[in-house]
Amino acid sequence: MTAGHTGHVAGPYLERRRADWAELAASAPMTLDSATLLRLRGLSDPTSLTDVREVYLPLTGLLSRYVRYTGELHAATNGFLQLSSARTPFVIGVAGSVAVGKSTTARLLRELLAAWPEHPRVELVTTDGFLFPNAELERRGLMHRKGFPESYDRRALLRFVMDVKSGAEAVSAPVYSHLVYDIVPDARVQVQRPDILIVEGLNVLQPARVRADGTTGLAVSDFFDFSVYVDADPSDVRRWYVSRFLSLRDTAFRDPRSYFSRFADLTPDEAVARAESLWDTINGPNLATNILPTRGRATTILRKGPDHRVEWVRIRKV
Ligand SMILES: Nc1ncnc2c1ncn2[C@@H]1O[C@H](COP(=O)(O)OP(=O)(O)O)[C@@H](O)[C@H]1O
Ligand SMILES: CC(C)(COP(=O)(O)O)[C@@H](O)C(=O)NCCC(=O)O
Repeated sequence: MTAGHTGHVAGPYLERRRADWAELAASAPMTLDSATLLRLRGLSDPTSLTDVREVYLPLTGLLSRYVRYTGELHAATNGFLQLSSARTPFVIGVAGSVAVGKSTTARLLRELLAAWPEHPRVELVTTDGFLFPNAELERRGLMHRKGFPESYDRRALLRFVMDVKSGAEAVSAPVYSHLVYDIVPDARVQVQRPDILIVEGLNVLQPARVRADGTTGLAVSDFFDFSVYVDADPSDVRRWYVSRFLSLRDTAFRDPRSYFSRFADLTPDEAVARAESLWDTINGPNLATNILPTRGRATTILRKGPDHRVEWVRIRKV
């Protein structure tokens, strides 16, 4: 790639094949070691240090520009308005399907951003904390729609992000346990004016809902300064979901507290059939109907191939 290269044009996006993208941070210092990567990686996620270097370091290089220029915009706006208001946290949304690797992406970003020379305080919140508790999902007939937009307390999630972006001193979010498959009673995660907040979840790029009277309100994505959509072919994500389910069967499902402990003794064939059915009735339809249609709202799309490897990156034109 030569300087001044216009990049492959994809509508409102610029596209970089992985090799060209990797070059953008070829000389950037590597701030993550293999032990940290192992700790951050989701179950069955093969993201390697080479992936961190070639995909995530260039992404943080781009992000550092966004953060810096947003700070300059804040200062310029303050100057014009003759104010001395403090800057609010820079909010990054990370979206994508169940089992696509959003958590690994979000945790890598947190680690890499926190390692910048200015050592910003970076917090990460996942939207599963805003799912309605199982008892409420049962009441609403939504137990088989966990992860669909209507299974979340969207008003509370919007309030949380708005409060952060309003500059509130301390904001808290509820906590979800994958193990128990429910909201953890009385647990909260505190967010105290970080420099950067990452909000990760299936539906963070959803547009605002249309009200009964035909008007629309606000959506959490209205408060994002940057967003990443982790993308892959749905048939690949289905395969990753099934293989992760098999790994969970040998690990988390063995824990007696696990909601899925009843699946720990399934034969491998039965476990595959169960995972495929969960995918085909819940997560696949949610991806097709609600999540994938939000992809074009992201600032950046990371597109993975069948082996989880990011093959190309699209960046919204500025
Ligand atoms: N039933 C489960 N029991 C324990 N951990 C789980 C279970 N399902 C998912 N997880 C873990 O929860 C995290 C989030 O998973 P998910 O929402 O599918 O998003 P993604 O795979 O895109 O990060 C992952 O780290 C995954 O390993
Ligand atoms: C908890 C989730 C809805 C994801 O929540 P997110 O943090 O992305 O909002 C999802 O991982 C999940 O558990 N879905 C339910 C269907 C299933 O068990 O596969």
